[in-house]
Amino acid sequence: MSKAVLGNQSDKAAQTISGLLEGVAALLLAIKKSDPELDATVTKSSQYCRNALTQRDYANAGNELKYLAQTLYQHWSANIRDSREQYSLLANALSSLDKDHYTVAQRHNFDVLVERLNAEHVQPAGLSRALAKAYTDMLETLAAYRQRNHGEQPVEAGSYREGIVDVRQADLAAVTVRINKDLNSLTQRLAELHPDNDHVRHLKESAEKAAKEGIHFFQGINNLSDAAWLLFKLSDGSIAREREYLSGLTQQLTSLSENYAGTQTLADRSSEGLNEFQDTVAQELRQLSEAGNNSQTLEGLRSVLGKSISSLTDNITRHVDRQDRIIQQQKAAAATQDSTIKALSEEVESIKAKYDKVNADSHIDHLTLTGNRRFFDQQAQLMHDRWKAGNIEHLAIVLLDIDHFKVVNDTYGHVVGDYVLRHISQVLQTEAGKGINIARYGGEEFAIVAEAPSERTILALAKRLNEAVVERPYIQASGEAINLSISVGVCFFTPKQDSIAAVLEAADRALYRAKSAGRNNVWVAGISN
Ligand SMILES: Nc1nc2c(ncn2[C@@H]2O[C@H](COP(=O)(O)OP(=O)(O)OP(=O)(O)O)[C@@H](O)[C@H]2O)c(=O)[nH]1
Repeated sequence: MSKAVLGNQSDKAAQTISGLLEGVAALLLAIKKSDPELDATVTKSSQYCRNALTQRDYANAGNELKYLAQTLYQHWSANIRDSREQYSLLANALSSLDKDHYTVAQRHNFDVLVERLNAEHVQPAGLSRALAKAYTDMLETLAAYRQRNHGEQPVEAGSYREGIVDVRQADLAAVTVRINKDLNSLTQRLAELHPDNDHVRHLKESAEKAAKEGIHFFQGINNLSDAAWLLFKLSDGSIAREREYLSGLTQQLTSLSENYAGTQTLADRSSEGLNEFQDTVAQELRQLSEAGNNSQTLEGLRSVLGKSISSLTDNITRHVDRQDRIIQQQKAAAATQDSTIKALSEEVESIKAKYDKVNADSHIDHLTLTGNRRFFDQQAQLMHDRWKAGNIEHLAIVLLDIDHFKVVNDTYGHVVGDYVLRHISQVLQTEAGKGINIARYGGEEFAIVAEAPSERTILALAKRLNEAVVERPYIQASGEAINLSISVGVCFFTPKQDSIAAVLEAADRALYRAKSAGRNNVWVAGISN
């Protein structure tokens, strides 16, 4: 590379991007160790980035970098969600074991799950002791189950099933009792701490019911999953920090108001002093004029006058001293007040900036803990740019809307509705797998930007998601199942229809058609109709 070329702007950009890429590569190495699935996505994207750099296509390289950064961001966010996710994975795996028609794939999932549960990074470090204990119980049971029924050899479906029956009879009942007990004490404590929280109340009722009536193992785990989620929500570090800030703020407000009260007293004292002084002076003058009237001799008059003047002088000196002291005190109070007001307004500014930043940075929907609409918009933009650059073969927007969700709310209440929303988001995310991010697009609507080597793969994904929701009803603590379904609208990006807005609108129309065609189905723009 010649000196002239090295000196020019775009080569500087190339160096910067290369440097960044090295940094990302180091991070990827770390992730590679813990997450082979994610590795495939990022390796491919890094390759595109390197190719783009070789061709000096900086826009595309920058875009791939952004995509990598977002993937990493999601990865770390997912790690935060891990403890909660493990419970739901476990719940799903165990509920599928409970069915008659389990498959080899499910068996494989189960193995993966047990391995993940044993892996270092999913230890439930942040959860309460009670949850951790229940978690350990589950791990022990699963390990025993594995040892007894699975061994190192692949097992035939029949013996696998016998194994499950065996485990359920011998161990699961005992563990279920313990889970219920732990859950019960945990929810009691949560209810004490958060007496007005509807979600806590709901969970407490579920736990009490479960302890009284006895429930299935996987239902207990479902409850644990809910408890883990609640703990996550309630003990969210940022909330604690906000609380700290707010208590600091309250303290400052209190001291400010005390200060005002102090100043008021000073002012009162000052005017009291003035009145007293005026009264004394008026009295002195009255006495002086009376003495003047009554005095018979000049000598007498001079003596009265002398006394009066010295008393007046004393009075004036005392008054001036007193006023001086009050003024000094007032000045000091005003200075404290000034600095308090200054500190307070700085504090308010910093809280405001922090809130703005949290808002601007937030890509997570706080109910379902999936991506939010902002995340979806950003991801759509990134994937669209990659598609335009030819780094993605097929790209589609998939909208998924819960059917008759209003009926769920009307029948079971809003709190259960929230749990159902969470449940569906977990089913969708588990079914979609790691490489695809589900985002909550609106109230009861989810969205995905899906890329694949063929359109068929994306359609199969849409169908799988649609079926998964039907197969996994939400089970309440009472054991009652709430059957659910979703309608799905899909639209592919094509050279003719290549803007995000147009594809989103067409996916929405397809979703509308899926609803009018009876719900619980998948409609593809331009194909189904
Ligand atoms: N519990 C709960 N309900 C929500 C939330 N966001 C939206 N909803 C509810 O979702 C329901 C959406 O109702 P509709 O738009 O009539 O749709 P639907 O009943 O699902 O019917 P279709 O979509 O036509 O099948 C309303 O009852 C909203 O109150 C939420 O965060 N929690």
